[in-house]
Amino acid sequence: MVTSDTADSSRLDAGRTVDPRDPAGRLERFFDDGPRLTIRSDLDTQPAGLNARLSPDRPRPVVAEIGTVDGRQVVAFACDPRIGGGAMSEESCAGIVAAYDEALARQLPIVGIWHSGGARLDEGVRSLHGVGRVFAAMTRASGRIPQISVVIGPAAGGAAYGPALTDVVVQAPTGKIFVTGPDVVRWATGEDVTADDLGGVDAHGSRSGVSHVIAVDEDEAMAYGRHLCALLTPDPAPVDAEQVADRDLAALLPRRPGVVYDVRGLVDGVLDEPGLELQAGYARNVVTTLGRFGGRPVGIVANNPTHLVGCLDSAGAEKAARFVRLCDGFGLPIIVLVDVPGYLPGSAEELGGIVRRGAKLLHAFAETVVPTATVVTRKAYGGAYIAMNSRSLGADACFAWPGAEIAVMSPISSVRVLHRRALAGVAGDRQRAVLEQILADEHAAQVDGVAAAVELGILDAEVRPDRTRSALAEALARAAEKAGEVRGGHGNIPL
Ligand SMILES: CC(=O)SCCNC(=O)CCNC(=O)[C@H](O)C(C)(C)COP(=O)(O)OP(=O)(O)OC[C@H]1O[C@@H](n2cnc3c(N)ncnc32)[C@H](O)[C@@H]1OP(=O)(O)O
Repeated sequence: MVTSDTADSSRLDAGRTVDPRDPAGRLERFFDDGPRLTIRSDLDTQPAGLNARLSPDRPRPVVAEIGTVDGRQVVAFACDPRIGGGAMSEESCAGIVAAYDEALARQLPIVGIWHSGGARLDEGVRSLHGVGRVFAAMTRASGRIPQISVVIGPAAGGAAYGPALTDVVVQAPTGKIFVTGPDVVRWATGEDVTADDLGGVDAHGSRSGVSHVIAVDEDEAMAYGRHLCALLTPDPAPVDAEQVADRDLAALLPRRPGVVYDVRGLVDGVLDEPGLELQAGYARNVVTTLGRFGGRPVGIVANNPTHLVGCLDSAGAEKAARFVRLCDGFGLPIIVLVDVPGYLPGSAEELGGIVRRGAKLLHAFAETVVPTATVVTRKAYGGAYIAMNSRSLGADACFAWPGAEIAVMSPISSVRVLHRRALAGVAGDRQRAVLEQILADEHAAQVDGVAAAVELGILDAEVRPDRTRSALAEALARAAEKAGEVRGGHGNIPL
């Protein structure tokens, strides 16, 4: 049984010295001002006689409440690090599960504020069972309500996998996420590492990809948590094409096609205002950004030539796949900006599972039911063309900028295969290069990928950069009109 009562917001009297780790104070800082409801678990509401271990006046190891964030209702819970280091006891796990039950019943986003040493060691299997129940509740909620984790203290063992099961993990520098802490690592392996080495913001922001957003401090982490509630709460409004004015996006790319650029300028240029990039420091060859377009939240996936010249690799494909499934699950239309020379070649990638991990992106795009639109800005070659939300995978609209190339391989690589013998017969590197270029130009004119694709209906049209925003807006609005309000009927497994 779950009961709710009005939280006493006067408990944090102005001027009183408050322990910054107090979970009630953390929730107070997280929510808007105003009344909040406290969520209690079955265990919490049992009469003391039935459960003599629990005194009714004891401090709670987890505080869970319903409040508002920018006026919208949200459920949030926070561990109390002053009780056993915030470790997950049978009681605190029951509190988290109750918060999940309430959020699911009311279809509200849920935010976990984590500062916990993981399963409570002195409770043995009782705490392990509780932690498992938390994982099961998170999995039941997956894809049904947005789940956001804000990690502001140690998050060990079960408290690491808790956030990892949620949709977005925000980490502050005080947050350290690991399965086993530095002491256990030292005892077990002799390796001398710090909590930061194992689970700090550099470790998870750029190496492991565990954390999606890195904040500068606890307050900023809370602010990101609030912002994410707004971005991920399903919104039935379609993209409003009337709100989307055109801008010349060509100015955001170098004039010369061979010059590398950071696609994040283009991503922000497409959006109404700069967006929130997820996993910005991890698999940087793919950019995944949440933002607003035509007055509503959308997701953008883009290749970034500044890293691996924009090739798709295992980590990038997996990162994009998870993002696409997140957007699909919460009804966010997806814009895909393509400039991809192919998959990253090499044994490291093949043996690292590019076939298995790259397949996730094919599956993710092919599975989407939300409106999606793709723009090829410079080039899209081979299997990577297919993977970046091609028409064949179900894109609602596909465009290309003038001069874009779509082909199985680049013209030079193609002629090296097609004219291998003729080229081998040419003496001298310079002469061979000249012949290669002549053959490549002929090949490009002959296959003319964009014109052929438009003729076949595989591309809708060539669009100019200064007409791209409106073309995307009209396409996404049309697709929404056809489909109605849609959300993928799937969970968001942490790929
Ligand atoms: C399924 C699973 O979750 S398995 C994982 C089980 N958990 C662990 O292995 C982590 C054990 N804890 C630790 O390694 C460390 O406490 C850390 C890294 C989490 C935090 O380190 P610090 O920030 O330095 O805090 P510190 O170690 O002082 O802990 C604070 C208090 O919480 C207690 N505590 C920390 N973790 C736990 C725990 N899992 N169970 C019970 N008490 C705990 C500590 O004993 C300490 O108590 P004290 O104040 O009475 O001395």
